[in-house]
Amino acid sequence: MKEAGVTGLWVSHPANVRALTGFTSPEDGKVLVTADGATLYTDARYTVQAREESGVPQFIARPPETFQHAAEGVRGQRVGFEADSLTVAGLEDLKEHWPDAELVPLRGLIQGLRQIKTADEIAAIRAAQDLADQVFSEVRPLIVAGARELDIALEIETRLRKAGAGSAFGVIVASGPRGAMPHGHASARVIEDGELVTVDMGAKLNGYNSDMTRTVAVGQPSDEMKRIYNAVLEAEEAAIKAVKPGVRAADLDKIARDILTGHGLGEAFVHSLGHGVGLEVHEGPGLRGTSDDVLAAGMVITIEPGAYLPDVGGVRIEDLLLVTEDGHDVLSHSPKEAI
Ligand SMILES: CSCC[C@H](N)C(=O)N1CCC[C@H]1C(=O)O
Repeated sequence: MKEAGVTGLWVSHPANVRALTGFTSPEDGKVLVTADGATLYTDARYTVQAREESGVPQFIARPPETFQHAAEGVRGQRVGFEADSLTVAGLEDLKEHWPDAELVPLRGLIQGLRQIKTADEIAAIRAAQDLADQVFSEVRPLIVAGARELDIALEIETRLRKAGAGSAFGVIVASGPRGAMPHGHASARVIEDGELVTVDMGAKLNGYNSDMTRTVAVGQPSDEMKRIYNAVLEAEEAAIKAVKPGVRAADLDKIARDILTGHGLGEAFVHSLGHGVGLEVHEGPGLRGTSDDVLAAGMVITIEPGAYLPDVGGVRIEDLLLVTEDGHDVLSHSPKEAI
């Protein structure tokens, strides 16, 4: 906060509220941080839960009482707010109720801190990924000609739910030509013999996410799709090998992109190499060409190059990695099949 030039901070982004307080219903919580300490604001539906989950002092109220109570603490202060997530209406509320505070837009302050995970967070992400690996191994035999994409997704979601988790995001099952859609959420399409099927899935367990993609073959795919698969695998393995503290995220992206470009697939790699994972599926660091982020021990990241050819199909292979002091630890263990 000192570096950001503020004396107070209004935290409204749910993952940041959770990170600061441990409160597991952060969409119904806000945090005010000042020199005097922090206060968790939530409403009476959560009186017991907040007391059980958070060591941060709490004030139970609904707006506008929330703002009126906080007004006391922000009088005469420079109060940062989260410009990347506070709504216009939310900012209007702050202006109305805190006329004596100077409101300062900030971007990514808490998100920056969240990039380095604690030992407990790493354990939680590992557990989420272990579950995802287990579920993928159970569902892999169901990915056959004649199966519908959405039945595979449903099977994944059901197994995650039965294990006490949830799906980190809508399961992506993109078969045949739908493989050209990086976010091809499962449809009613029936998988055909000779197709590649991209499955991108994550578990959300105790608030923490995992993220992994495997592209599998049903029968014998065409030589062209095999070539693309092996190019993506080569790019993925090279990028993984380079993961260690001090490496620039942009340089990692370039390693994978250069390999795909060498295979004539540079244009087909239409997204960034990866991203951080934690309380959110997509968080910092950003592994893209324009990123200034530098890897550090304790970050959890994905490496997920892909190649997408409209009307033909696509391939993505993604692993989840922990950056360690001396390199990295691959947290996802589902086999990458030879195609
Ligand atoms: C809808 S969440 C998607 C999770 C996935 N693993 C992922 O992060 N991506 C798939 C395509 C690229 C990358 C993304 O930037 O969304």
